[in-house]
Amino acid sequence: MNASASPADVAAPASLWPQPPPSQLLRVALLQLPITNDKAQNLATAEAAIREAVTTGGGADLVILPECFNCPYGASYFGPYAEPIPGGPTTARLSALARELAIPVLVGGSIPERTPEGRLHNTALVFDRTGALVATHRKAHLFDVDVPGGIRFVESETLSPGDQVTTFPTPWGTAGLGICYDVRFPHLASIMVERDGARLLIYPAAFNTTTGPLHWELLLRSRAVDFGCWVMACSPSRVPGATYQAFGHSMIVSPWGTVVATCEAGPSLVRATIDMAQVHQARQAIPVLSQRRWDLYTCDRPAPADDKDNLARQTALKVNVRNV
Ligand SMILES: O=C(O)CCC(=O)C(=O)O
Repeated sequence: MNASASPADVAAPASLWPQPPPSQLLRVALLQLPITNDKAQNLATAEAAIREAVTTGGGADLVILPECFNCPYGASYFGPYAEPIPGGPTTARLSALARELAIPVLVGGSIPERTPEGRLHNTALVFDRTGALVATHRKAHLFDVDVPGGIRFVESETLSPGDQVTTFPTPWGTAGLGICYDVRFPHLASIMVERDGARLLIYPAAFNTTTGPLHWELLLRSRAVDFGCWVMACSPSRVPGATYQAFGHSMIVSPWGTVVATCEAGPSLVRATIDMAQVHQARQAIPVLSQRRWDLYTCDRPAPADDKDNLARQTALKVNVRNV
């Protein structure tokens, strides 16, 4: 299993998790928060919502924040809001909260990260009940799109892509972690599930009012059905007048592809108690994962000759997929 935090940064995770509860029931809370230009305000909003999620309404075992929850989503903000991970104030604050509230799994959405070399990444953070940072994921597929009459966004103008597939153990089984645009790439989910054994896929995300209505639910339900997984995606809420209009509609989807909890675009706490046994049931009933025809599938589509990085990435992916 890979978590992209370096071994020195991350506690040995498996020994920290308690045994899975026999019921396999998992209480999930998605915190769809309004993000402002004020980082301190964003952190305070997140802290209040985390406290509410775990201390009211029956509590929560898995709490998920949105993509870029401490920073407005926009290329011009990433640099000024970026912090080291670990070592920055957001990591410290989330770690302290996870420890104080003994949250089994806190997915601290994503934040802009500045590396010691000065690179910027869009990075998700995961903490356990002791406050240990047990995984990080640097967004692997950057959101570079140009939809005529819709949205143009070029994350790669400021951000560098991560180069890891990220999965981590939880008391309810292995989780896969991607960020927003990563959800469009089923090969990434395939490796999380078929190489690393993921049973739930988690995506802090911030779709927009162009692609959200078209593709948000479709993609989340597709990943759930493709891989017989629980899928959870947490968005910021829509803030009137903000430069980036988030789609909202944070969502929990079952391994059968049904939407078990969602909301509209405003600030929301989306909760569900989910049964991890449904993963096994769905995979037994519709066993696509064991009916793969790897003998038919190849990833030999050539990359453009001048794009050596892309070619190297595709080759690595091919090796991983074929080793399943
Ligand atoms: O894939 C999309 O349509 C939206 C992606 C996005 O907003 C993001 O990656 O932050």
